[in-house]
Amino acid sequence: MLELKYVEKTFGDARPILHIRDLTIPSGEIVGVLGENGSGKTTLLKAIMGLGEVQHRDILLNGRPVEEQYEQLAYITEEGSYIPKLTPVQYAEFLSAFYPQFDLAYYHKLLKFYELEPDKRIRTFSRGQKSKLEISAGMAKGAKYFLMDEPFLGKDMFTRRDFLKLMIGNLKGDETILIVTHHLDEIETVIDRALIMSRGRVEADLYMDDLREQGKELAAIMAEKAGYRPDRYKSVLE
Ligand SMILES: Nc1ncnc2c1ncn2[C@@H]1O[C@H](COP(=O)(O)OP(=O)(O)OP(=O)(O)O)[C@@H](O)[C@H]1O
Repeated sequence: MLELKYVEKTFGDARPILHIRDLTIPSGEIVGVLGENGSGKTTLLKAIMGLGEVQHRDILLNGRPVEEQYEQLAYITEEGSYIPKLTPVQYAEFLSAFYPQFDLAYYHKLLKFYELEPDKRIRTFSRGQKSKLEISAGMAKGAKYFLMDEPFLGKDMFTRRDFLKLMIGNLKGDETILIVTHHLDEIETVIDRALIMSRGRVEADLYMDDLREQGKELAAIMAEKAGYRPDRYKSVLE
């Protein structure tokens, strides 16, 4: 269970870019972290990972401070958490030292599947290849908690579909996943719960089963929460 008791990040005197109180994610949940550009999704994942300065940060993982157990977390980000000067093989050596449960065989299976050369420097990979490497490493960490920031960004349609199937197919059921994405259509059927962020706060916390029962669509709720008007672009044309 992941418990965000109080997390707040501010720049200067401005309004906090992240303000979360008492958000609990039980083990085994797949949670979509959604919201407009700049609403705080990446900041939220980074705050959980302890990346960057955060003024208030009280986060528990299974009842203990998260900072004592980062090896339980796999952070998969479009920015890349790999070390560019290493080759995939060297990077795996590095990861094995930090993640005792790192699954080398599965990592190599994924490298092969994604046709990534194991002995080529990561920095020479294309953007898509780097992001496939990021996914391979993240999924092989044997972590129970996955924080994924835009794992679909820059990937072609088939790669996105493969990734989702691989991710789901590899789950044992007790993994907890927070996935930041703008691809609603692709994750709608996969997530259990949706957190809709707005201006650094959780504006709506919804269970997909409830939505389906009520015959509501996630996209419509997001538009409502964001106050989106389909004709708003017209002000630019005037
Ligand atoms: N160094 C900074 N100084 C001031 N504000 C910042 C800084 N870095 C980020 N922000 C602000 O924090 C807010 C949240 O940013 P964040 O990257 O978490 O948004 P996001 O929801 O992930 O957006 P997107 O969907 O565009 O990726 C934004 O409004 C951004 O302008």
